[in-house]
This record gives sequence, structure tokens and C-alpha cells, in this order.
Amino acid sequence: MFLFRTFVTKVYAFKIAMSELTPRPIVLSGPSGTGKSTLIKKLMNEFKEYFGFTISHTTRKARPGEKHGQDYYFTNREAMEEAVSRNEFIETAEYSGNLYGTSKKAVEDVLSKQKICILDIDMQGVKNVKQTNLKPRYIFIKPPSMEALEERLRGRETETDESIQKRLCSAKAELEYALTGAYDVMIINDDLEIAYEELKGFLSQDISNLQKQKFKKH
Ligand SMILES: Nc1ncnc2c1ncn2[C@@H]1O[C@H](COP(=O)(O)OP(=O)(O)OP(=O)(O)O)[C@@H](O)[C@H]1O
Repeated sequence: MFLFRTFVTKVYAFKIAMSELTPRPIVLSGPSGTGKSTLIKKLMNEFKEYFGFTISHTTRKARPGEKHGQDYYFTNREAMEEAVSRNEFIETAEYSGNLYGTSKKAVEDVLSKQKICILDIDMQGVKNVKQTNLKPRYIFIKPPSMEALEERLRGRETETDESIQKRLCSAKAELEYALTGAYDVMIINDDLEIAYEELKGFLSQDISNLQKQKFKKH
């Protein structure tokens, strides 16, 4: 039996001065295990001077290999709730008993460097960001099938059976939401290299604009 994921989400007023030169942020969303982090890592490796990743806060425990300040800001509930009450977050979501959120500072840090800000957020986060003035471009990363998604989640060896079932259940809702036209583009991550080329193709204009700007400065 599928367990339904219960969310308690909040969105906060977010206004940031975005000049014409500030590149539009991008949102990468899609079911857990679909390959968002893998694609972002490839993008950052190839174009690290043009992209900046917003590092989310979470109260969940770090998985082996994850680094504080690199994969997430690992924190505890009390500290995070205090920061939220100081209005320091754009959005927060509660999932499986843990809080997740994107701080304003994480976004501002990237925008202030005139880099394309990447937000890796779930459907609820997407709905929340749509209520801010960030005006990102929305990219949905779709798994080739539910079977492949399950295989990837199992292969990652980070999930229990219960959490895999929850993630697969959430994946269905995410796919349904994507079909409502909430995203500017949908990329199927079957063959990783093909998916990556599609992602780069979608971002090629933004990348070349930044390349021109940097060239002018030198
Ligand atoms: N095209 C692909 N083919 C096969 N395996 C892939 C592909 N893309 C990613 N993977 C693998 O699938 C697993 C899940 O990928 P990843 O952690 O990037 O997903 P995610 O969408 O970022 O998940 P989460 O939202 O839970 O952080 C990883 O083990 C990754 O190596």
C-alpha cells in the first residue's frame, strides 16, 4: 500500500532587486531519484563560472558522502524554525518528519555573482516559487518509467523500503502536476548524456549571453 506524503508548506514574500543583467534563475524539479543532482553536477562541472546552485537547508541527517555547505546546510529543527520566524526563507516544506527550505540568502548569494541560479526543489517548492518575483524558467526532469525510478532509488542505497514507496507515491503526483503545463520544458532522463545535451540545449542562449558579458568585461 502506498503511503501518502503529507506536506506542510509555507511560502514567504520574497522581493529581490533583479537588474536586467541578472540572469534568470532556473528551477529543476522532478521526482526523487530522477537524476536532478546528477545533471546539476554535470552542469556545474562544465560551466562552474556561469551557474550557482542554491544550497537548501534540511533537518534530515546527512547521507554518507554529503557535505555541510555543499550538498545541504544541515541544521536542527529549532534553529531552522527560528530562522523561518525571522523571515529568512523563501519556502519551506516538511517531508517525512524533516524540514527542508531555500533561504533568501542562498538565492541572493548566487544572484549577486551574476550567475544563473539553480534551484533544485520539489513540486511544492515550485508552487511556492511561482508566488515570488523570482521569475525562473521551470525544467521538469522525468524518469523514463516508474520501474526505472524505483531501480535508481534502490541503486542509490540511501532509502528504506518505506521511503522508496513514499517517494514513488509522490512521483505520481509530481508527474501529474508536470502534465498541467507547469514547466517550460520536460526532459526525459533515460540516457544521461542525451538528457544532459537537452538540458544544455535549453540553456544555450543563457549560457552564451553570460559568455558575451564576461568577454566584454575582459
Ligand atoms: N540517466 C540515468 N541512468 C541511470 N541512472 C541514473 C541516471 N541519472 C541518474 N542516475 C542515478 O540515479 C540515482 C538518483 O539520481 P540523483 O540522486 O541525481 O536523483 P535526484 O533527482 O537528485 O534525487 P533527490 O531528489 O532524492 O535528491 C543516482 O544513483 C544516479 O547515479
